[in-house]
Parts: sequence; C-alpha cells; structure tokens
Amino acid sequence: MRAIEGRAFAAGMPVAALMEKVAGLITRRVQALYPLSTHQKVGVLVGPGHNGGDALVVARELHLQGYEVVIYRPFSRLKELTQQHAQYAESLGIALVNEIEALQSCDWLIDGLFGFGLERSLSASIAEAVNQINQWSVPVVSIDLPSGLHTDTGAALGTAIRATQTLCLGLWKLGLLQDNALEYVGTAELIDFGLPLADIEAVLADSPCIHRVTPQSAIANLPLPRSATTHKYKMGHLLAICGSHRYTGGAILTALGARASGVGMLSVAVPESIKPLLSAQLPEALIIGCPENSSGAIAQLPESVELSSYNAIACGPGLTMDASTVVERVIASDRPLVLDADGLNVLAQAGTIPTLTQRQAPTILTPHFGEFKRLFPEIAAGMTNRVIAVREAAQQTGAVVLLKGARVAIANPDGTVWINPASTPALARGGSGDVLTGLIGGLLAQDMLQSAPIEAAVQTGVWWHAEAGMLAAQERTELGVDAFTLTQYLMPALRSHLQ
Ligand SMILES: NC(=O)C1=CN([C@@H]2O[C@H](COP(=O)(O)OP(=O)(O)OC[C@H]3O[C@@H](n4cnc5c(N)ncnc54)[C@H](O)[C@@H]3O)[C@@H](O)[C@H]2O)[C@H](O)CC1
Ligand SMILES: [K+]
Repeated sequence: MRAIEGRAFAAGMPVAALMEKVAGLITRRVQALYPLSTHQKVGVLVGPGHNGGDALVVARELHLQGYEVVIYRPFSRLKELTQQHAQYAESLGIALVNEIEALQSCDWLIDGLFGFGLERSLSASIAEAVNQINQWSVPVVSIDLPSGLHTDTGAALGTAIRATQTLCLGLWKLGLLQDNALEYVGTAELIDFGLPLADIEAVLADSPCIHRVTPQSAIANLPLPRSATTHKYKMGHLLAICGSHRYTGGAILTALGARASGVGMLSVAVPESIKPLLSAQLPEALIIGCPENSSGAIAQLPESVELSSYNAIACGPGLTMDASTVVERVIASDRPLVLDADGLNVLAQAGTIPTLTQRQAPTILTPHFGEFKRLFPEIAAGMTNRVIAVREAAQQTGAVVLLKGARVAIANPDGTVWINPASTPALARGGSGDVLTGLIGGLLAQDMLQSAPIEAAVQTGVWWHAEAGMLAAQERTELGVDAFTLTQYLMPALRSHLQ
C-alpha cells in the first residue's frame, strides 16, 4: 500500500488531497453507522501518523455536522500534515482531552491511533489506554485496521483495539484476514477510494497474488448449470477411502459431504465390517468393502478396484495409521487426490516433500495446524504468518495446500493464495473437516472432467462448507452445528445464494 500510494504521490497527487478524499468516504460511512440523532457524542483517538490525520479530518467533518466531538491525542510529535489538522481542529474549538477516561461517556469512538505504519509494540501508556477502552462497552470504529495490529501478520503488537467495525482503506490489508486478528477486527468493510488500477498492478505485478474467496468467485466454479445431455459418468466419479472399525462416522461424514457436491458417481471404500453401516446411510453410493487388518483398518483395496477408473480420490478421514499401505498406494497412483487426516499423517511419515515431488497428478492437502506441523516441521517452526507459511508449503511440494483455521488459507504451487474471509467458530467441531474433504473430493471429480483448475474445487468447497456452517449456526446457534447437521445445511446454504 505504501508503494502504491507512493506512485500516486510521485505522479503529483497531493497527500493532503488523498487524505481528504479518504476521510470524506469514512465520514459518510460512520454517519450511516452512527447517526447524529442517536450517537451524538463521539470520541476520536488520534495517533502521530496519517492514520491520525484521517481521524482528525473525520473529527472535523463530524464536528461541522453537529456531533459533539472529543479528541484524545496522546502524542506530542505528529507528522506535519497530521499536525496541521490537529491545529485546525483546535481552532474550531473541538474539545481535546488528556485522560482516556474522559471518553468513556461517548456514544461511540473512532480509532485513528495507528494504521499500516505501526512498526513496534505500543508503548506502556498507549497500551494501557487501549486496554481500558477494550473494557468499556462503547462501540469503536477503527480506521484502516485496529490500532496495535501488524498490517501483515495481524498479530497484536502488545495489545490492540477491539473494534466493532474496521473500515479498511483501499485494499485489504493482509493482517485483517489472518486468524490472529479475528478477535480485534469486528465487522470488516473495504472503503474503496479509487486507487488507479495501473498503480496497483505496477506494484503487485511481481508478487504472487492474495485473493479473498467471494460468493461470486466460489459460485462461478460450481459445475452449474449442468449440460442438458449429461449423464452420470460425465459428472465425475469419486473414490472416497475412509473409515475404520474405530472411526465409522468419519467415513459417513466424508461420504455425505461428497454426496452434496452433486458428483455423478460416488464409491466409498471402507473396511468390510462397516460396509452395512455405510450402505444404510448412503443408498446411492457404491460401498466397497475392503479386507481389514486386526485393528479394523483397511488393509488393502480389493483387487477388483481399478484406481484409474476414478476421476479423483479423497483419502484419509478415520483411516487410522494402520491403513498406511492403502494410503501409500493411492499417493503412488496417477489420480488427482485429496489427502486429509490420517492420509496426511502417513504422508508426513513417508516424507512430505520427496514423496509429493514424485507425484504426477494434482494433490490437495487439507491439514489443520497440528497436521501442518507434522507435514512441514521446518516451515512451521519459523512461522509468523500463516499465509506465507502455506504458500511455502505449496511451492515446496507442488500440491495445493489448504490450511484450516478460523480463516482457511489455500495456496497454489504458483504462489497464489486464496483466503476465505467469512466463517464461524461453530465449525470448530469433530467431523466437520471430514465433510469438507468429501465435498472438495466430489467437486474435484467433476472439475477434472471439465478441465477446471484444481484449486477451483478447493476454493468453492471451502466457501460452501463455511456458508453451510454459518447458516446452520444462524438457525441453530453456534452450539447446534454438529458435523452431521452441517451436511444437511450444504444444500440450503447454496440455494440461498443461487436464488
Ligand atoms: N493509501 C492509503 O491507504 C492511505 C492511507 N492513509 C492513512 O495513512 C495511514 C498510514 O499512515 P502512516 O503515517 O504511514 O502510519 P500510521 O498512521 O500508521 O502511524 C505511523 C506513525 O507512528 C509511528 N509509530 C509507529 N509505531 C509506533 C509505536 N509503537 N509507538 C509510537 N509511534 C509509532 C511511526 O513512526 C509513524 O510516525 C494508513 O493506515 C491510513 O489510515 C492516508 O490518509 C490516505 C491514503
Ligand atoms: K486505526
């Protein structure tokens, strides 16, 4: 962002004009959020840089419209432009207070302490003020990002404002999309102030892109509409390899996730002894009973199974490590593959990078952080930024890597990263990952027939899964989204977007 705005300034755009333009847009938005009639008294936190400058311009405009504005500006040295706005605000008679307590009686607050220029931890006195504000129940709108958050990693440097809304300026700051930042950001919105595309492209051209998954991008990747003359074999055939005597449910959930994807044919390989349970739940699927070993894990696939007849394979949920022979066989195959759970643990044991660099077909890995650490111990050891870490993992293995967390990040081997910006903690529950594996597998099997890029299935699966979780949580509370229920919400969630 600094480089992009630097190009605009170098080309003649006055800094003050850009600040005025941006702050005007912020003012309009906060007035809509906090109307004068109900939220007359506003406290404005002003930092030393241009984030503080933005805040002062907003303070001035709100004052001129009749709001009762109180400024808290705990820095003696301000950047020049910020200093000028501070002086003008004073000349208008806007109240200035030295004690943070004076803001507690405000109806709402604007946070302009720091934006993307924060480079070190907050000093003790500022941290103290921020902690106090966080204990009040006064709503806070943060300009650009909650003060105290690092703009890239989203980590709180010491402490940070817990915002009600964050109005991010121009382009999404990566930090706002990181798990670290979630408890601080509140509702995030982008204030688009018309950065010239040429400047954005010139600065970002050489760095791999980071995208947000949007409903539009996710829906565009769905295998819809179906061709009027299609038939089941044209809609993909997925082989799910999952479950054990111990973990029957994992197999059922994976298969139900796959079913929801609309895949043309679904085959599910499970240990022979649990076949009747799967058949009862999934009358439409072809359940393959496999020879099992003494622990009740799949020992091997039946000889009749011809891997080359499937468009994709999803492998891992509920297998246990005792099924390592079958996982190794699948990894060695030439089929597009989604690996999860024990599939990942077997891969880690075999050596992630040497094993995957030998694969010819596409691979999708879906680790949570614990599995990620086992797969990529070196990357995980030095990790401060999930997005960079997942990108490295994809680049080193040639696989698409989906790192689970509060916000899923998906990296392609070319360095592109996709982040799904909306989800729900209701999904933090055993089995919800199994549903995701099946769903992605089913989408992948369909995509393979349409020659869609493999990451399309991953993005769409992640988005759809989160949407189902959010819809279920809305109707049933965050406690009501067990993994089976989640599978029941996949269709309603999609329908609500397609209408
Ligand atoms: N293109 C845009 O997005 C625009 C952004 N604007 C706003 O400008 C800020 C970024 O401004 P900048 O002055 O670079 O940084 P900050 O306001 O975040 O403050 C940095 C300021 O503070 C000093 N500093 C850094 N860390 C600390 C610390 N821990 N304690 C004390 N002081 C610290 C540092 O030396 C700087 O002086 C952006 O976020 C937007 O809000 C423009 O107004 C419009 C275009
Ligand atoms: K801020």
